[in-house]
Amino acid sequence: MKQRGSGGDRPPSRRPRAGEGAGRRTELGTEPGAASPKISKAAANDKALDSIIAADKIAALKLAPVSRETEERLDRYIALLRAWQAKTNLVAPSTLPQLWTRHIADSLQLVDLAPAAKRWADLGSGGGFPGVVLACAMAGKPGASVHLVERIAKKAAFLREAIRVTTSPGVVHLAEIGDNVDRITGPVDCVTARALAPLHQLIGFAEPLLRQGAKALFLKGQDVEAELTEAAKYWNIRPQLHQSRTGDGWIVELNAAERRS
Ligand SMILES: C[S@@+](CC[C@H](N)C(=O)[O-])C[C@H]1O[C@@H](n2cnc3c(N)ncnc32)[C@H](O)[C@@H]1O
Repeated sequence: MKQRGSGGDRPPSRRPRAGEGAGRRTELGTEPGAASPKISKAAANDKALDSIIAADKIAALKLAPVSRETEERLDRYIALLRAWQAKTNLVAPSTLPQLWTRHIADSLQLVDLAPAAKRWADLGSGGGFPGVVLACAMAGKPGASVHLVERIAKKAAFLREAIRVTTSPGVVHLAEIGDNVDRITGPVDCVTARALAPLHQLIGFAEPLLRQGAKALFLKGQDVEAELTEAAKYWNIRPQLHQSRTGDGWIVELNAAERRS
């Protein structure tokens, strides 16, 4: 299993926030303390986004309530994600105002579908959904672990930093899923994926873990019926469908999958 060592990963510098940057143009003639119109506009935009995200957080935590400790971890994760997002595309920029409902609550809803699960594997974690969120939710549970598999080095570096700042039980694998998944050491209770691949491919990725007793929870969109029809051509499966709490999507639950001969 490939793992990169820690160290050397630095978050990209973020844009100035409200109040920052004032007077920075002094050398160029701006009065100390006076922000340039450009900086003021950026600061105002950041402040407006802060308010929208704060309101969205309240809505998200109604959909998927968490403990005070988990909320604090998630706050740290969101702050880090917003800092890195300026240089690395971790989520679609259009979804930034709905970071909490669209990404955090979407991820958290999986916990209720596998309440006893402590050992998770998230495939194609990208910016950390659902993997980092699950790791935050699992922190403090004895024996908990969340494996995050991601093949892009920059995203894996972000995931490692997110696990560090949230002090959550995540293990980041900079790897191809196909090379890595059957090398995850120790049993896995639940394997997850969101926005990674069509269902029939996801089942192929997850099958080694399903065979060892894991449950699969895949976050899918509205076209889930078509994906299930396609998957049934390759796999004997008995899927359970759960309607998403956070939008029009579905969660596909599988407890076994057998390749059709
Ligand atoms: C569209 S993003 C989704 C990220 C995240 N799960 C989410 O929902 O926000 C898919 C991620 O999976 C990663 N990925 C795709 N195929 C992969 C593979 N075969 N092995 C490892 N990572 C993969 C990509 O690099 C990308 O970061």
